[in-house]
Amino acid sequence: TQPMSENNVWFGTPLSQLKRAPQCSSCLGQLQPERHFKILFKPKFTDGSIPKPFPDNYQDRWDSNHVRMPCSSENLYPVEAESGKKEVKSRWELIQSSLLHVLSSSVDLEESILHYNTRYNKRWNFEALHHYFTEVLDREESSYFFASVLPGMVQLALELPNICTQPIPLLKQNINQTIFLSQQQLASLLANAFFCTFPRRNAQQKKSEYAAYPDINFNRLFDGRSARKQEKLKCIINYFRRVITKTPCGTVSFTRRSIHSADTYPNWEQSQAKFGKLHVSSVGKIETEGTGMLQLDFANSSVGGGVLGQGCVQEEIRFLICPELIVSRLFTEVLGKHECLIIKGAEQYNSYSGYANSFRWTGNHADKTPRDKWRRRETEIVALDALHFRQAEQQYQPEKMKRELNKAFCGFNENDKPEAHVPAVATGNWGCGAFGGNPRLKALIQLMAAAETKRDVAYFTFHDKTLCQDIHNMHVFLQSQEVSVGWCKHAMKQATSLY
Ligand SMILES: Cn1c(=O)c2c(ncn2C[C@@H](O)CN2CCOCC2)n(C)c1=O
Repeated sequence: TQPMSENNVWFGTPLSQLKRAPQCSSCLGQLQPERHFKILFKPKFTDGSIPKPFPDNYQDRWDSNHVRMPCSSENLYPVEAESGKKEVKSRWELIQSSLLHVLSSSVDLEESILHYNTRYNKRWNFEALHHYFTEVLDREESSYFFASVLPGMVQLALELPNICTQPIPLLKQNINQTIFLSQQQLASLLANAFFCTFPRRNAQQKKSEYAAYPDINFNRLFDGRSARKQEKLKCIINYFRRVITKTPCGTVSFTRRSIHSADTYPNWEQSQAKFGKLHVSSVGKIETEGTGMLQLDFANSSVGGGVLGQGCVQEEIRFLICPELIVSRLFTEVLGKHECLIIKGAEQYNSYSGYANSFRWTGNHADKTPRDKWRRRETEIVALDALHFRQAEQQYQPEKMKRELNKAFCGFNENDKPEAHVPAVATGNWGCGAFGGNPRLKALIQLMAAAETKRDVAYFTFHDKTLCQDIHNMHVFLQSQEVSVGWCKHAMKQATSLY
């Protein structure tokens, strides 16, 4: 091991010795529909072209197992005819006529959005949006946006029935399902979210149909006065400028993994698994130093957390620099204790610095990550929601530790792949900070889950040098004593009986 010197920023296995995709990946077969795969485009790619929507002609579905699409003919709203007679009209017609007005200011934009969201006339405020276009952008930048970018966004949104030709199945709790969408489809869905066109997604009542889903319409991104909202808007607008300038030709997959049969989880006390390689560093970031590895999203159970609201830590930042991730909020029900969401292929469009109040957009990002055979960027993100501990001592209770071990196991487990083809996990202080977790316990829990799933670990302590040294020392002990995961679990249980 390295000497206990101050200036070491990293310890253990060099990053270069950890497995990454695509170098370690096994070759993919032909992409084709199967029971757990829902592919919304034609899987036969022609060189350099944008994947074609599947099916050719729009199929409408309006039921509780699919996203209620804004362009559905069932998306109706009541109107009072002059004769006083009640009748219903197509909301999609209203959305089109409203968005096809000439929009040359954020006030026009507000009026247009409220035109088909009348019940929120008095409740939604667009302060952040107005501030962005009148104070943050100068007159020239603002008129460039309204002249060139916004019309492109309107077109992208209104093309929805020709781009997403079948409704998207909801990734509900306890199901295992993968949805494949093209980046063009994601862009059209996000443009609709920007214009707040998704029906039934604004109700706050607990009993409402989508109460267990994250919100998707961008109205909350447009309100308030915080500086964070301005940085968030810079990320979102830059994304739309990019995809309107050049339609991306890749694809992204969203997999809900739900391991709800108890016998699939390890019996942690009996585990003979030994600890694998660890690279632990106080510098570096998951999305940069962890390219090609399984990258942790320190998730909220409502995926994306406060990305459209106030939140601005690790998860929200990842969703802002890779806005395609936001689409997962449209169809992913709140995660249960035995579930996670894996997103493969999301592209990074934005560069940034800092986090929370110091978060700043620092410009466009050209993502050079190679694509796999199914046209997905080789970037795999797993959304794992840690428990939120109101009192720190709760986390040492055996059933709480078991829940976190199983959650990490669920996220790390690639049991159908041979060990040689499984990249390392890139992680950090998962479930710490606002979640109230103890970083040293969380690090041990993640090392145990990685050992159980035979994955190496790259752990970034995000500038905490002491933590970096401590995790290294703990790992040296675990490896040198050749202790098993079972021994660890047992020791944890003994130790916490002292609480
Ligand atoms: C490893 N890691 C982080 O921990 C991280 C990050 N961006 C923000 N954070 C940390 C914050 O989300 C909150 N942390 C504060 C310190 O305690 C743990 C959580 N990034 C990009 C990262 O790679």
